[in-house]
Amino acid sequence: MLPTELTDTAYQAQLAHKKQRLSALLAPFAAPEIQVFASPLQHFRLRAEFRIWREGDQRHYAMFAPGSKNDVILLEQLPIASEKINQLMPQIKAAWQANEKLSHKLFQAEFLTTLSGEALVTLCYHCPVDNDWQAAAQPVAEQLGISLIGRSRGKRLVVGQDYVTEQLTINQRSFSYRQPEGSFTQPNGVMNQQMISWACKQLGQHEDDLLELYCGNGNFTLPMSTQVRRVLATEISKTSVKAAMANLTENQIDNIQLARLSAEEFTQALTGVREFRRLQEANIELGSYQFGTVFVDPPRAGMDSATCELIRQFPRIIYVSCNPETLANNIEQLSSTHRLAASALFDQFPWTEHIESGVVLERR
Ligand SMILES: C[S@@+](CC[C@H](N)C(=O)[O-])C[C@H]1O[C@@H](n2cnc3c(N)ncnc32)[C@H](O)[C@@H]1O
Repeated sequence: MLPTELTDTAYQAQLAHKKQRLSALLAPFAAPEIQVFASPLQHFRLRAEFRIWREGDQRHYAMFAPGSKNDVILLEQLPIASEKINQLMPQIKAAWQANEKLSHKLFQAEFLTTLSGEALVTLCYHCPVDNDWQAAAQPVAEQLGISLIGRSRGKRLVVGQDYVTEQLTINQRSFSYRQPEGSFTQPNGVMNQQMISWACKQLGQHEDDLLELYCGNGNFTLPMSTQVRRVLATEISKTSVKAAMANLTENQIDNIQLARLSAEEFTQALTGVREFRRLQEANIELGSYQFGTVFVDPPRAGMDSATCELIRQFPRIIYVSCNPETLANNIEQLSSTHRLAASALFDQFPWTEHIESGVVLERR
């Protein structure tokens, strides 16, 4: 639940508490001082998802109170969401109020926006979306200058594009990122830029190669590739790999190879347990790489034990994590061979207890 007042005092107190928690988790590994990156207090979330709640003949944006499936909070605005989302909320509501085709059986609205000002809204229905829906959505999308997607079970209609394009400047160079609907993107754009810059700084300039696991749409991959000879990046999601491929072309970067492999599969490939046709199809010769650093940004579950053993072979590990508990477990596994050389807290999720962090591990 959001505090009633998003004041700087309340924010600083929560951030200090997060730093304490992270320090306690990293204390067994003789952690150096944690570098803290604070977030804007409001309008930091580039994506937001709302239930649509019906009262009488009116539909409203709604969220469930934390931990409850019945306690509904109706909303007109969401101060933590981007200015663009707050601007669009009443406009989209007005559109469904004006047209039965857009409101009938509507149960969810998902907003995806960028720092560069683009927006995509997905409306989810309990009845099939059809040509009439598309005809109703078209003028709304055109008038608002956004893409609109209608989703129902097994069906998706797109008005405009099924992605937004983010523009980020990292170390004075601008990168453009295709961010597809429904796939992973870092929610806090300002913090994302800080995280990428931090990872690039920790990486430094190298003549050897970088391995990246869990690369998503290439969020870190593109800027980091400018500091090494070559990058091999892997990711499990087909949609994200496709977006990453498009991002390589769009940014004219030619020293990255991408493979759609889970971290577990890649571990099997690199340790010679199993061969994968997907590597051959992408012309990837694992033996041609001279890896110096590995960069990982796994989901909340952290890295599986076999992947941890694989990355143990690297002299330098840069690890970004959205779950400090699984991060600590993974560091514990690696601590017999690696020491903690740097740590950072990125406040991606203000007003929640969630902690995003980064560490550098160096071979002892
Ligand atoms: C926290 S996100 C980070 C993505 C990317 N680094 C970014 O900044 O946008 C974790 C990513 O891991 C991918 N993923 C989840 N499980 C995986 C697995 N077992 N192997 C490889 N990738 C996985 C997800 O699809 C997601 O893109």
